[in-house]
Order: sequence, then C-alpha cells, then structure tokens
Amino acid sequence: MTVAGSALITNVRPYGDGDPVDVAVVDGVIAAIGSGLDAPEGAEIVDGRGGVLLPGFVDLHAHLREPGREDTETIASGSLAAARGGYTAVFAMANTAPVADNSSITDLVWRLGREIGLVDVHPVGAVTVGLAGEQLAEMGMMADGVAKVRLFSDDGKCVHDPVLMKRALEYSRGLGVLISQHSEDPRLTVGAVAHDGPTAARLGLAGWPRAAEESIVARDALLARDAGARVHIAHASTAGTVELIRWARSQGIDITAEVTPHHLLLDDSRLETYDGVNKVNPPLREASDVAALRRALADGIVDCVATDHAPHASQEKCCEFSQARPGMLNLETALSVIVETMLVPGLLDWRGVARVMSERPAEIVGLDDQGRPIAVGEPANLTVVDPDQEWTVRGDGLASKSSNTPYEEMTLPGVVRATLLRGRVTARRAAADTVGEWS
Ligand SMILES: NC(=O)N[C@@H](CC(=O)O)C(=O)O
Ligand SMILES: [Zn+2]
Ligand SMILES: [Zn+2]
Repeated sequence: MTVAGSALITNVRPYGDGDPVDVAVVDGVIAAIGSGLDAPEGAEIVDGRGGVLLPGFVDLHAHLREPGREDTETIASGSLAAARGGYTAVFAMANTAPVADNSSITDLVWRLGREIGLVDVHPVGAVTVGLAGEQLAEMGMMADGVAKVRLFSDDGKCVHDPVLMKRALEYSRGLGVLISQHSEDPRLTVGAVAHDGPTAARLGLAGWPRAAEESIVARDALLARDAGARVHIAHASTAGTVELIRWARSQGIDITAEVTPHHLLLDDSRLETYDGVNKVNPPLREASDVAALRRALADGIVDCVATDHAPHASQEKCCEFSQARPGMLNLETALSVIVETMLVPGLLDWRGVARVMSERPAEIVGLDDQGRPIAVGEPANLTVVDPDQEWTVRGDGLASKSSNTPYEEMTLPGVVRATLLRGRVTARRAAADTVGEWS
C-alpha cells in the first residue's frame, strides 16, 4: 500500500533555479525548504548532489498491459519503470484483455496500482464496449467506482463513428470527464505501416497519411465545440495537427494535446533498416513535423508530453516490418529525450520541463495532488534529476518486461536520480557517482 513517508532531500535546486537547498518532508508533505535542515524523524535521506528538483511527472498515456499481456508488462513492472523515469502518476490505457470498459476492470487496475505503491496508477476507461466502436461503455459507472475514472479513450483505435463520438463528448461533459482521442481515420490507414511520404514510397511501405490524423482532429474539435465539451488529442504527430489545434483554440474550443518523446526526437529516416522497433502509431513523421511539434510544445499549443509507453514481446517486434506490432517503450527514457530535444536546444528551461511533464498533465485530468508547486504544505511527489550526467540506453537494462526501445545504444543527457511518491522513495540510483544502477 502507498503510505506517506518522511524524507530529507539535500542539496537540490528546485526547478534548477538559484542556490541548492534542502527539502524536508514529513508524512508525505513538504514541511520545510532551506539550508542545513535537520532530518525529520524516520526520514529517508536523498543526496541531491546539486541536481534539479522537479514535481513528479504525470503521464496521461501508457500501456501497462495488465490484464492480459503480463508477458510484456505488468502493473508492477510498469510502475517500477515509471518510478525510475521520474513519474509519480501514470494513466494506464484501456486496450487490455479484457478491455477496461467496465468498473470491475478499472477498479482492479486501480487496486493493483495502490498495492504496488510505486506510482499512482489511474486506469483509463474505454469509450466504447470492447473498443469495438459500436456502443458506448458505462463511463458513469467507471467514474463512480473506487478508481474514479476521469480519462476515457479507445486508444489503439479511433472512436471513428462521428455520431458515437458526438454522444460520447456530450456524456463526458455531463460526467465531468475527459475523452482522449487516438486520431486515425481507419479508412485512410488500411494496411498502413509507415508515414505516407517519400521514405515509405522508396522503401515500399504502405503509407499512413497525415490527413488520417488531421481530419479526425478537425472533426473532433468541431464536435467538442458543439457539445460544449473538452477533448484531448493523444500523440499529436503532424505539423497540420498543430495548426488545427491553434485554430481551434482561437475559436475558444476546449482542446488539449499531448506529444510523445519519440515524435519529438525521431523521424521516418529511421525506417531505412526495416527494423520493427521503429514502427509506431501514429508513425514517425518527417523532420518538418518534428520541428513543428517541438515549437508547439515550447509555445504551449501542445500542452504536454505523454509517453505512449507501449511494450511488446520481442517476437512481435523482431519480425517483418509489416507484421511488427506498433509501439515503443518510453517511461524510463522520456525525461532524457525531453532534455535532449527541448532543454538542450533552449526551447524549454527546467520550469518549462516541469510544466509539460507534470503541471499541465495533472491540470488536464484534474489531479489535485500531482503537478503541484514545490512549496511548504504541498504533497511531496518529487523527482531529483542530475542534469549534467548522460547515460546509454540498453533495453535489457530497463525495468520494463519488454525491451522495444528505439533509443537502444543512444547516449542521452539527464539522469533521474530519485523519485518520491508522497515522501516515500520509489526509485533511487545506487551509488552517488554511477548511473545505470538502481538500489
Ligand atoms: N502507439 C502504438 O503504436 N501502440 C499502442 C496503441 C496506440 O497508442 O495507439 C499499443 O497499445 O501498442
Ligand atoms: Zn493511440
Ligand atoms: Zn497508446
């Protein structure tokens, strides 16, 4: 069970600003911030080594695969991956087997997450029964369960029928919940395995056009407008999606969006090797889309980073490209990819990283105990980052049960040194001066 803890984090710079301070935590709450603080009774000591202290990260989009595919990830392994990635809350997508389309599944996922206690696991409920896109799921029942489901998605599939999506948005408004749309017109992506552009044409891969995403983003913005509802765009991947969101906001439409680490770092030039590890939905796009997404995240047009952490078994990835399952690991590498793509080029500072990794996602789903300021009286959901260290990613060294990382053998900047959930240390690096090892 998740119990509150006491801790003393020494020698850290909140948001990377100013001189290092100590942060004392008593029973899960920040009790003091200053220099030379005494350790509270029973406190765990975390040596911050002059690193950056951030609010714990919040992921609106992860696939933890339990129930059903425990060979590829479990709530336990996914929770550990999340904690090591600096996360204190994760939303677990509904495309499990069975599908999380009723409160017995969503409450089970919630309870398992609480028992493991490494990260707050919030189940996402399905919008339609069995993700079949035909009949609305009992969203109200899931919202009323112990898990208090507040985010709904058929992710993996698009809620394609516009009448059904319209009704789902109307219900979501009444229930005070949010729908996250996997924007993909299925008629435009039949057989598609890669971004529809020059690279796919040259490699002989069937193309997934930008319009398959953008047409649904435009449609759903209009449906949300007319329903007076909010809508959230999962894994935005194109420059056109950014422009549509900008337009919708200018019309006063209540639309939010996330971008994945891989769409900020990688483009479709990766496909040359036909390695299934690079297959993902939506597909890796072109360098111009990557640039537009980075700018949009910096400007706030895209609100936040979400991992779309999607573990798959090696036999599902190491096969012919057209047969490989789409999806990539991300929980343990997200922070480093954001440092590489946003902080190093000067598009975001550490305050900005806190905004896109923690504050905005918590606000979007209305979590009142996450993404909070680092201040006395606030819950101690915190992450300590060493900004000056690098590490080399190796899939077999990750906590995830799968190893389908597209960053294999890449050296990335920024190392999570420790994560605290309500003042309890949920992950910490082993020795003060080594990376890659956890205690
Ligand atoms: N992103 C992916 O390529 N795959 C996801 C589903 C999804 O997010 O659409 C999965 O469940 O594996
Ligand atoms: Zn999706
Ligand atoms: Zn997903």
